Amino acid sequence: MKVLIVDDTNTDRLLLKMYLSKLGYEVLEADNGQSGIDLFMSHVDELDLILMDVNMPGLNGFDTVKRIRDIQRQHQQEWLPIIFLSASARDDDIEEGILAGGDDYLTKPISQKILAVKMLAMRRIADMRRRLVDTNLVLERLAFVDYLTGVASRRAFDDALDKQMALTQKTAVPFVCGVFDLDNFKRINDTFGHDAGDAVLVSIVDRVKAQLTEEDVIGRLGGEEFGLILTGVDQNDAFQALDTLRKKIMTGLIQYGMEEIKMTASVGGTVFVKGSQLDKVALVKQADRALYEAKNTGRNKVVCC
Ligand SMILES: Nc1nc2c(ncn2[C@@H]2O[C@H](COP(=O)(O)OP(=O)(O)OP(=O)(O)O)[C@@H](O)[C@H]2O)c(=O)[nH]1
Repeated sequence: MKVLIVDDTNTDRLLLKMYLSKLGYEVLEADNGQSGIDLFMSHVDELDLILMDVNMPGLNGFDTVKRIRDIQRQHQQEWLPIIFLSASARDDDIEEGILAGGDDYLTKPISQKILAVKMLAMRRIADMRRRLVDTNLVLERLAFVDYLTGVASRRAFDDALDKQMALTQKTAVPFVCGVFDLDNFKRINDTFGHDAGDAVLVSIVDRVKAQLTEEDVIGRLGGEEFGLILTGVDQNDAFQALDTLRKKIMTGLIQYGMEEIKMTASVGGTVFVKGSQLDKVALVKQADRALYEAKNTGRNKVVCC
């Protein structure tokens, strides 16, 4: 557990450091509010707690903490516990400290015993906070990555589309918004089982991914329908680019255990160019319309509009 002490009084700071080091904590020190903010910013990912003196020349403890909380809000950082240290702990001081963004108040001179138990309580908060950060990372991954195929989720694909549309409006580099849907996929599940269906989805995604550039995006829009962003492709090349992917999908059998499965896909696409008035929803709808035309006019084909 790493603790930042901000205190202008050398003896107080050194004493605190000695206590905390004895208890096994790593300590960073600042002797004024601004240095405290600087150290907070450069060590934000490692810090578990800040101990902040209230009475300091220049930026006092309350104002320092207000600035730290502002920075945390701006950068959407997780909560970091802060304890104020002061010789005066009147009700009004405590109120002001908590309103400034502090979590607790310790009176100077600090009792080693009280410090030890407060640190224990803060360690519990720090552990909880770390678990929260880890859980948020997992949730974020679940929200942005499709669990089966590992490609962008629908939400992440939508975000990528937003970014790509903005980039095209800025740079005039066009892109193709494509949608493909596997043909008669239900039959795969019905004939070989759901696991086989899953394996086919993974295998098809691998085939498509192998053809994409670093800037291109594939996302799972739902079931056996996928979205594509093919960057730098204009109206003249859109059909060809999508048809190459269609051919890759249908070429060769997919091995599942003893079974060999053939798969085809229908593909719809539309080109987004600088100046286009289409919003994201309308763009995907247009590609979807082309996809349904491909489905309704025989499947295993590309339709561009
Ligand atoms: N194995 C597996 N099947 C899925 C998954 N998501 C959706 N499906 C199945 O995909 C099938 C889609 O069936 P339909 O919508 O009738 O489409 P289709 O059979 O591909 O027919 P067309 O699209 O008209 O060519 C359904 O049986 C869904 O249960 C998945 O993650 N894994």
